[in-house]
Amino acid sequence: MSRRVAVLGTGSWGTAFALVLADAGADVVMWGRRPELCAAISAGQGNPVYLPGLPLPPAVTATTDPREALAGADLVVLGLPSSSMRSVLGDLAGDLPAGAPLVSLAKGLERGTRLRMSQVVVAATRAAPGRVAVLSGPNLAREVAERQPTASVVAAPDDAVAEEVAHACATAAFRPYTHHDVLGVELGGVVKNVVGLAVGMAEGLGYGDNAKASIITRGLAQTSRLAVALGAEPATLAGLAGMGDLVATCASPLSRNHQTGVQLGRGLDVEAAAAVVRQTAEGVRSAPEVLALAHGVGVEMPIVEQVVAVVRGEVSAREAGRALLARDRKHEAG
Ligand SMILES: NC(=O)c1ccc[n+]([C@@H]2O[C@H](COP(=O)([O-])OP(=O)(O)OC[C@H]3O[C@@H](n4cnc5c(N)ncnc54)[C@H](O)[C@@H]3O)[C@@H](O)[C@H]2O)c1
Ligand SMILES: O=P(O)(O)OC[C@H](O)CO
Repeated sequence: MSRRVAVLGTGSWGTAFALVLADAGADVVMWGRRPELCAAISAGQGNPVYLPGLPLPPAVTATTDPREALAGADLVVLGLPSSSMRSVLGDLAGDLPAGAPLVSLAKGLERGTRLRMSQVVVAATRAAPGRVAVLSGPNLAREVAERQPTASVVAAPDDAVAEEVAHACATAAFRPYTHHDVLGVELGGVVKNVVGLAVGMAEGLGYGDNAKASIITRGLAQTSRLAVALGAEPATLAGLAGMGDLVATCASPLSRNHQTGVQLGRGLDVEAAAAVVRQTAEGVRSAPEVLALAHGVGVEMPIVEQVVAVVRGEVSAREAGRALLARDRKHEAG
């Protein structure tokens, strides 16, 4: 019998990942709020809002009734933005199928609490932490939905859960690795969005590849410092969920964080940039939370600091760039 998977959220990534799960042999029922979008998905028209022009396999259907999506699911995938994770799961906690692994796809921190999404999932559902997994890596939704070759990381405290989730999403085009360092994998995905904003700003200002490579490299060094100070393993940040995702986000025009940064670099404020991009760019909300986390453990993150200042409208992207260049010189490894 096929595995039954519920995917909460009918945005770009939930939809692309639903396609992967179906390609791996699952029957997938997505839950979304918009009736016309769910009807289009179930009628075999794909997701015309978030992934126009890309068909979905017939094994992917969608409903506006979350209980219908969750009933009998062997696996529950959370394709929601971080800002909605707690409220949605709080409402649905009693309807989650007992024992099914819960997999977060989100790359953000909760505002105020600074919790990672695996922690929010546990807090909102009271699920055993061993049942919660995260999936992260260089996974631009559109490329995944086009079945372009992609690798990813499934991290969970319980190796058997990580293996079960990886097995459920392994296809000829999608190659999931397993990991035990949940904190490192999640933080890599969170902070790369903020660095992606900075690289986008450099691009919007008309700066070249030297500037972008410098931000990527220093951004990774600062991300690793923070993650290790919080308990992650250094090697995790050199892997797919660290360097891999940073490179994809900073290089690709498909990244919404990158696109948002470009608009900020061109002089738009955050609201105007969001209106142009029109999809979740987690880095905008996460940046102040990442900075607060860093302050809490005494880690300097100058790139994140400047992104926060731009997002808050305190400095322009050009002034932020100047401030980074004007910092006291130092030893690279310091
Ligand atoms: N798009 C990608 O390429 C990609 C890849 C990897 C990870 N992610 C991460 O996945 C998460 C989701 O991103 P996305 O790209 O799918 O975002 P999106 O903006 O494309 O879609 C978000 C979806 O969540 C739904 N949603 C929001 N609040 C809701 C609520 N309260 N109740 C029900 N539904 C709600 C929206 O209606 C929409 O369908 C983010 O954390 C993002 O960083 C995205
Ligand atoms: O579009 P973004 O900026 O949310 O990035 C998408 C994925 O996280 C890339 O791995």
